Amino acid sequence: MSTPSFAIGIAGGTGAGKTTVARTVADTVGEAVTRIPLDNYYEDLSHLAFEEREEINYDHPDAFEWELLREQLETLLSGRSIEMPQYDFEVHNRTDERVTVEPSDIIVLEGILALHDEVIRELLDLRVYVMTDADVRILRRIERDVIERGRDLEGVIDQYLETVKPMHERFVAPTKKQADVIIPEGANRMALDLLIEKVQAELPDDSPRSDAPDRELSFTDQSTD
Ligand SMILES: Nc1ncnc2c1ncn2[C@@H]1O[C@H](COP(=O)(O)OP(=O)(O)O)[C@@H](O)[C@H]1O
Ligand SMILES: O=c1ccn([C@@H]2O[C@H](COP(=O)(O)O)[C@@H](O)[C@H]2O)c(=O)[nH]1
Repeated sequence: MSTPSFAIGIAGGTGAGKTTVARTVADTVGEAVTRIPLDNYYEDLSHLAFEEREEINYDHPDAFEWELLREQLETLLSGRSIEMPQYDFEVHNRTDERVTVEPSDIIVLEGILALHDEVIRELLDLRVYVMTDADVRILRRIERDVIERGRDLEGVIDQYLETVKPMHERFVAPTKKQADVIIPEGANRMALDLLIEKVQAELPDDSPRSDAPDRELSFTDQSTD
């Protein structure tokens, strides 16, 4: 790997398709791409009881440890490895585990507020906003949170109305203006092809390239993040 890396930020509402876009780019381009889920940088809430953690507003910028993210992104971009925290949505908390992430040619930061922080934005070379209608996003979120994140329907709806929707309107949607590229309707083939083309053009000549054929778009279990 040769530094500096090319850093991409992918923002958008919950259920918009950010992870799907980031994963498709990573799977197609290969090991030159490292994905950094913003969710891993939720504040460590180990000092709170589970019932207290259930009450936290996870869609407000204050829920994230921005300082750690800035520091780790800068470290990766300077060609050094990081120990990335891991997050468990079922218990609303960081796990004890840390994963070593080696620097790579392309770094993709993805999360609802990936374009929120000014310092982070400055570190990004390409800013993407994935835009999907709210009705589609909430339907996807209900399915995902019930199946993969251990929630019940009533809880998902309450959380959506109390915090997710108002915070989306206040903090997430306005970051669309910070984007260089807006991907409509989530992961769509043409937009993905263009993004992948751009990423491949940024790869240095000596970068490892995937010899896999272009990945089919698949919308399956996302729980392995
Ligand atoms: N373009 C799409 N068409 C259909 N389903 C999609 C599409 N993009 C994502 N999904 C599905 O919607 C759900 C949420 O997608 P995900 O990429 O995890 O969204 P986000 O990371 O923005 O929350 C997943 O189950 C995924 O498979
Ligand atoms: O403990 C938590 C942490 C986060 N959330 C919700 O997750 C989404 C962000 O994840 P996406 O994959 O982008 O949907 C955010 O809207 C939080 O409300 C949570 O429910 N519990």
